[in-house]
Amino acid sequence: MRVFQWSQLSDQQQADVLARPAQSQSVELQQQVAAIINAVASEGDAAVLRYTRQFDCETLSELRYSEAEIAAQAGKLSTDVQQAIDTAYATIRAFHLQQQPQDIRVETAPGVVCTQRFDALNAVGLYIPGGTAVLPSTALMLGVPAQIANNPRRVLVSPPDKNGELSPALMYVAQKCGITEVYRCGGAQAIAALAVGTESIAPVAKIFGPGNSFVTAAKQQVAQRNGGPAIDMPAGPSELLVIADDTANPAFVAADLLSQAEHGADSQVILVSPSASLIEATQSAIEQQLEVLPRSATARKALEQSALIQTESLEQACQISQRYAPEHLSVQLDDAEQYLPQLTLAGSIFIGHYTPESGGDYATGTNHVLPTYGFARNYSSLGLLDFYRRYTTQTVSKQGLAQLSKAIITLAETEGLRAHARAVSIRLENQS
Ligand SMILES: NC(=O)c1ccc[n+]([C@@H]2O[C@H](COP(=O)([O-])OP(=O)(O)OC[C@H]3O[C@@H](n4cnc5c(N)ncnc54)[C@H](O)[C@@H]3O)[C@@H](O)[C@H]2O)c1
Ligand SMILES: N[C@H](CO)Cc1c[nH]c[nH+]1
Ligand SMILES: [Zn+2]
Repeated sequence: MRVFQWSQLSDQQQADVLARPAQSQSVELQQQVAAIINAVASEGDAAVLRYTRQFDCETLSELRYSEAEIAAQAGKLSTDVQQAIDTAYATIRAFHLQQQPQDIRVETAPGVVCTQRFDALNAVGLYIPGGTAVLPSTALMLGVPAQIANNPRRVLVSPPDKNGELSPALMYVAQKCGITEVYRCGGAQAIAALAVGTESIAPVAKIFGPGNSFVTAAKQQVAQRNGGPAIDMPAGPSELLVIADDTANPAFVAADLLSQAEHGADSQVILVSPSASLIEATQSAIEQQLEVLPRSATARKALEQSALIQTESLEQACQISQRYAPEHLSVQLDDAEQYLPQLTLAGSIFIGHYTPESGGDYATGTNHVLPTYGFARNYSSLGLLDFYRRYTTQTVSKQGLAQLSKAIITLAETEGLRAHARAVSIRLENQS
């Protein structure tokens, strides 16, 4: 892994060190995804099946998973894994239950009452990645809030394995979260089906979930279509930035960096520390731990585009983190709390020596669907509110209108919109 002395780098070198691995925004990829979306829009299920046979399961004949098939798959799950899922479900549910939105009612002026109300989206599409690893934990992160929001249609899509099946763990989660429809399809074709609808998949209002570059590009393209669905956020390859000092345990830091590096060759992990000895010890701990890691080849590729950065101070380390805006930020300092006011730009923050990032991936209760690629600067981490839409009402009495009329009419005339002003004055003229 490359080691850098931050203060000795030029502006351009600093920017290069913090650059994400090339994001697949290539024209070719965008065109390929557009072609898949158009094919699904014009041919429906036939196109979804064709692409799913091409990429995932050559013999697939049916997209929908029936209730009986879901139950049969879920029934194959070992008790150990069931119990682990039950534990994670409980913590994620506990954290998301407290996020329930509250309607508000405010009398903004005498006789003028405004309310803000929340309405659960009527149909949500939950994309669960399945290309390089099957991720039932992501199904919990999307299924639990959808269940709490009580969205009437909760539609799960995921690429099937070579035999056309979805994993027992995924189907157990689907049952637990009361998923209402399950389809065996992934990639851009699944996103297109959720967006435009096919014979067997009715369109949804919003599409959630992380995925590879085909999935991310498809989400962005369908959201731009006329009448297209909303999407949650750009959630791409995993990232972790660790801030640590001499109080940190290098073996813990190395394990955390590797936990995100093993996700994919396009993952990125960064250690920022004022301590040269911690950086050196972490580097050798990474090498040691890689030797016994089954996914070491993938992790090694991710480490090639990752960095160990030595800073002059912890304050400088915090500034680098704010500039990078990581998906996950781990703060391994004895007095971590003291630095939190300076550390606001991250999808989720892991505080202290005993808070591994993988804890949040599975079972602390926070949501692991988080903005990557620096989008933590302007996007929020996923939460219960994302499963609702918000709208307002206002009720104005005759007296209330009389009191507000001068402001409304003057503003309407200032904007040259006479009909707006008239809609107020006509009511006051006819009053007596
Ligand atoms: N940010 C987060 O919150 C978060 C959470 C979990 C996972 N992730 C990320 O999600 C990603 C999952 O990616 P994945 O590939 O494992 O699964 P995936 O389900 O996103 O993609 C698999 C699908 O890609 C399509 N595909 C593959 N090759 C293609 C090609 N040449 N042309 C067209 N389509 C093709 C196929 O349809 C296949 O079904 C990883 O990068 C992982 O790090 C992010
Ligand atoms: N770290 C991933 C989000 O970037 C989520 C995940 C799922 N399983 C394990 N980890
Ligand atoms: Zn992870």
